[in-house]
Amino acid sequence: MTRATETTVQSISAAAPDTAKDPVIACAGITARYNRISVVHGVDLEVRAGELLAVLGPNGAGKSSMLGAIAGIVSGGGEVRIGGTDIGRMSANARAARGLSFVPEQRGNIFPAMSVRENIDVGLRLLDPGEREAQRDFILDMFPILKVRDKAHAGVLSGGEQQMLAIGLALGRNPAVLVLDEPSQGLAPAVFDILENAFNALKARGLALLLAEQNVPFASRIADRYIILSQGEVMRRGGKDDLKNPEELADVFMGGADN
Ligand SMILES: Nc1ncnc2c1ncn2[C@@H]1O[C@H](COP(=O)(O)OP(=O)(O)OP(=O)(O)O)[C@@H](O)[C@H]1O
Repeated sequence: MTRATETTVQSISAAAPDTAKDPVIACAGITARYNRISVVHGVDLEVRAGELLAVLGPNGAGKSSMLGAIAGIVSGGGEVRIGGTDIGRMSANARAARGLSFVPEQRGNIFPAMSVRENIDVGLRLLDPGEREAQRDFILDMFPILKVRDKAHAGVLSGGEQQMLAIGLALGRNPAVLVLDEPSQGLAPAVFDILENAFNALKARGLALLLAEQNVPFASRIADRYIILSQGEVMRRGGKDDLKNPEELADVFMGGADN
């Protein structure tokens, strides 16, 4: 990564949280496809600094594919603007260098044979050396268990610890936007509190958070706004008022509701 790019990432993520400002990430007409089969058909969304947008929807709705297309790991199209620049045709690495970090489903970004510390070092390696220790402290203050498990192989951690490490690794580059695919999947409810606190800390720092979630009650705790995907299209979008009633929201796309 060039020095200039590092500066861009830093200046975006250092912005004070102000949800009234322009979005940190603005996506328009996002599509995703596997070979010639199109599974996401033109989704618009935006997330401001200090805001969390949850992507809800049933199995197979296209949540993972859409996040993958935004991150550049699934084929697709559409605009992905970060800080005003369209990164939608860049490689996944170039998007990461522009401030977009992705935590895939099932913590797929961690290196199981490496220690916790080595994983975090991998995440930090592209950050300016002068900023690495402060970012490491930020990550370890958010997830103190990772300090305790410093020398353990990532592959032997519990699911919750692995999720914390996956987020810690993704934060290494001090991103402006964190995209997470079903972070609560398969985790014990006790870990939900830790994730909620972590997301609140990231929002307070001014990051924009975009995540897919199957667990609507958990999404309703952490999200400021939501979209519901169905068959690759947005079937509904809304905010805190709807999120106060997660059962009703889940009924919109589960159990055959005819919304
Ligand atoms: N690697 C792939 N190759 C071909 N088709 C795929 C692939 N991954 C997903 N699909 C298809 O794309 C569509 C959207 O799937 P996707 O996994 O994005 O949905 P999802 O909402 O994330 O569901 P889930 O919560 O079950 O992961 C589905 O029809 C799925 O079968």
